[in-house]
Amino acid sequence: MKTLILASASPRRAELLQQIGLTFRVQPADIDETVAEGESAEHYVERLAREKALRVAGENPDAVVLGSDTSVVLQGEILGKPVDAAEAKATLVRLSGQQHQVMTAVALARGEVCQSHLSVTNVTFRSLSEAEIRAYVDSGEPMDKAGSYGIQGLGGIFVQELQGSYSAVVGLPLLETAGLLAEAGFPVWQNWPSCKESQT
Ligand SMILES: Cc1cn([C@H]2C[C@H](O)[C@@H](COP(=O)(O)OP(=O)(O)OP(=O)(O)O)O2)c(=O)[nH]c1=O
Repeated sequence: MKTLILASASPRRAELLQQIGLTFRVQPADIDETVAEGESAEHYVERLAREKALRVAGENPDAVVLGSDTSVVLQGEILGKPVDAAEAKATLVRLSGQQHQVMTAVALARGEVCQSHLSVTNVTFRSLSEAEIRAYVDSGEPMDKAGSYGIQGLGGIFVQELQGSYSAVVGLPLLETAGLLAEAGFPVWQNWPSCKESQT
């Protein structure tokens, strides 16, 4: 396979790509993440994923570049990563007992050609007590995560129901990621070790 580059600083996305057997290089994309005037959450998330992939693809014309973005959306409002503990606490108070959407887009770019997919997952939180919100914020886990929680970590105990893709909530929809790679001529399974190899 051609060189695959993950245009992301997210350790979760790197772990998810490793999980499906891919080998890749990491080159985070430095882009402006400001929401445009009147922009919908769906448009914002997919635009950012595409901009991240295209930025790094522009610097690596021979590589296949994967970019992604995750936002938590509550009643249409985009909740990104918290700037401080107070914002994390306020976000968790708002998510308590509510359903929200986790929108994750994945984009695959080669040169100036880019294909993308938006995944929307409904997540419902049970009611959270003030004490557990405080303890969760004190753990530090919310700080680098959209919506101030990590479903794959301590925050997993807040989730009452999930409709959609678990991996997309963590940071990358694996089914669609593999689909985009296959469409681009790189079936993920081609990288899997055979039984013979893995036994040696
Ligand atoms: C909702 C949720 C988000 N997250 C994380 C995934 C992403 O790392 C982060 C969303 O922020 P992003 O801006 O999508 O990603 P990032 O800043 O970590 O990395 P980059 O922009 O370089 O790709 O939130 C979880 O780990 N678990 C969760 O349950």
